[in-house]
Amino acid sequence: MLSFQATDLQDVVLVETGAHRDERGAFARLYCPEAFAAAGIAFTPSQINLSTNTLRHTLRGLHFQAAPWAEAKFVRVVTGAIYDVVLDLRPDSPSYRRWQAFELSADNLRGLFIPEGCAHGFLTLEDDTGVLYQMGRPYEPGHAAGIRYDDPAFAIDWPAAPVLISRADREWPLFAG
Ligand SMILES: Cc1cn([C@H]2C[C@H](O)[C@@H](COP(=O)(O)OP(=O)(O)O[C@H]3O[C@H](C)C(=O)[C@H](O)[C@H]3O)O2)c(=O)[nH]c1=O
Repeated sequence: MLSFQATDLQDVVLVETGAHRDERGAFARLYCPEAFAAAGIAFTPSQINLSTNTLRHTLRGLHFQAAPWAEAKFVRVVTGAIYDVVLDLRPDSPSYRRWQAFELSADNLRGLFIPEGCAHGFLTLEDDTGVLYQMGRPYEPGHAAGIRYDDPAFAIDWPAAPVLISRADREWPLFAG
């Protein structure tokens, strides 16, 4: 059911769900410890979150938790669609400072595994978009860090300007790494 595809970023993995589809709709497996272990990904969800977004072109992120509160996360869209961006902030990674974008949607049911040390953000592509997160560690308030979506250090190419973005996400300091 789950198939794993490497990306341009080290250890960031696209997960095709291989949903069973018929005239009623689809049935998809959203996580499987055996499949992750067989793919060499040490990841056990400890918290599951849902982000609902009313408007198209809502932007959330980019967020990460600095060590020792770094989080791995397995992200997928359950309604609507997003332009999902992962940015590698691991100085020892061959893809350090590189970003890559992925279209995740309720239609493709594609999942994205994001290891610790990467920043994550998305721009919704449809109204009423729901994003499901399976988190590798419990939330630690007060340790959120962020990268500004328009930081010139990374020149992330978004498909549209955000119509809705939190003040916190607008005001992250520019990257000084
Ligand atoms: C992340 C998180 C937040 N919260 C609380 C804290 C706030 O009171 C409220 C909203 O938090 P925030 O505005 O940080 O939500 P997002 O902007 O959607 O943050 C997420 O968006 C980007 C794209 C991500 O990849 C992260 O998983 C996550 O940081 O939920 C929790 O209780 N648990 C959590 O794990």
